[in-house]
Amino acid sequence: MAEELVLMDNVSKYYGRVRALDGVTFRVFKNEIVGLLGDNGAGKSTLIKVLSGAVRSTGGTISIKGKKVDMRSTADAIANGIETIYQDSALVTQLSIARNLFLGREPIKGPGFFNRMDQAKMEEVATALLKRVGISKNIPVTTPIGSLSGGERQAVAIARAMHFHSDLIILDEPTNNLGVAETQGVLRFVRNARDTGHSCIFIAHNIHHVFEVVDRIVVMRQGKVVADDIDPKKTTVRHVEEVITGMSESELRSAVAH
Ligand SMILES: Nc1ncnc2c1ncn2[C@@H]1O[C@H](COP(=O)(O)OP(=O)(O)OP(=O)(O)O)[C@@H](O)[C@H]1O
Repeated sequence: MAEELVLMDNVSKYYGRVRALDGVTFRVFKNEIVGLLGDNGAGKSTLIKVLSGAVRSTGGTISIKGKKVDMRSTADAIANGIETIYQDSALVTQLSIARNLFLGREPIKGPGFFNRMDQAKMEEVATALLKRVGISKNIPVTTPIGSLSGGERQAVAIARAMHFHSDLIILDEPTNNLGVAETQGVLRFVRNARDTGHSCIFIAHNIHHVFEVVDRIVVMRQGKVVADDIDPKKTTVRHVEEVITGMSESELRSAVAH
């Protein structure tokens, strides 16, 4: 039996009178990529925000590696090995790749009165990390993030999570607005992260991208988990669309026709 990394148990969240999460139980095991799917407003972002400490739940519990954790802030989540990569990746575009990798956690050169960031060390580690995450081109780590493509920026963010030993990397729409080659790159980075011992939650509106990379699919509808053990190797995109919408194939076809 795989080791349980995250257990969100009976979690609910109200925004005023809107019930965004309704008794959700959600698990992530060690070394797996979970695809989180659902229509607009299904509750995916809210679930991820609760897990990453950005939003407080109204009820329920979160356990990490079997221990109950009170996620009061994103700092709590990071301290518990959870790193969230949002679409814009929270990278500073004018700073170099190396600086972005260490943002807020820079190695210091010392001892001495003038503690300075250890630039050489950052560049050395950054170069090794880019190789590890699978950026194939030879991009110098002194390059400003602003001149990288969207896919490469995702890679830098994933590399940062890997370096700081996050157990869980949450990727919210990482392939949004990316071209075909770039998307393939991001999917490769995600697989690399899994293969080096990290778990991932992958949220994407494009079901095909999810199918290509995840080990298990969880589907949410109207604040509830309606399926939590779909094996993409044993099902079809059409079936998952039916689960997401709650419509049969013929209903889906007539909805598209109208
Ligand atoms: N800050 C907020 N205040 C009030 N209601 C909110 C807030 N955030 C989300 N909601 C509501 O909670 C429900 C779940 O929204 P959520 O953003 O979690 O869904 P989602 O599955 O991530 O959707 P999408 O795919 O469109 O991002 C929706 O009804 C939404 O309108």
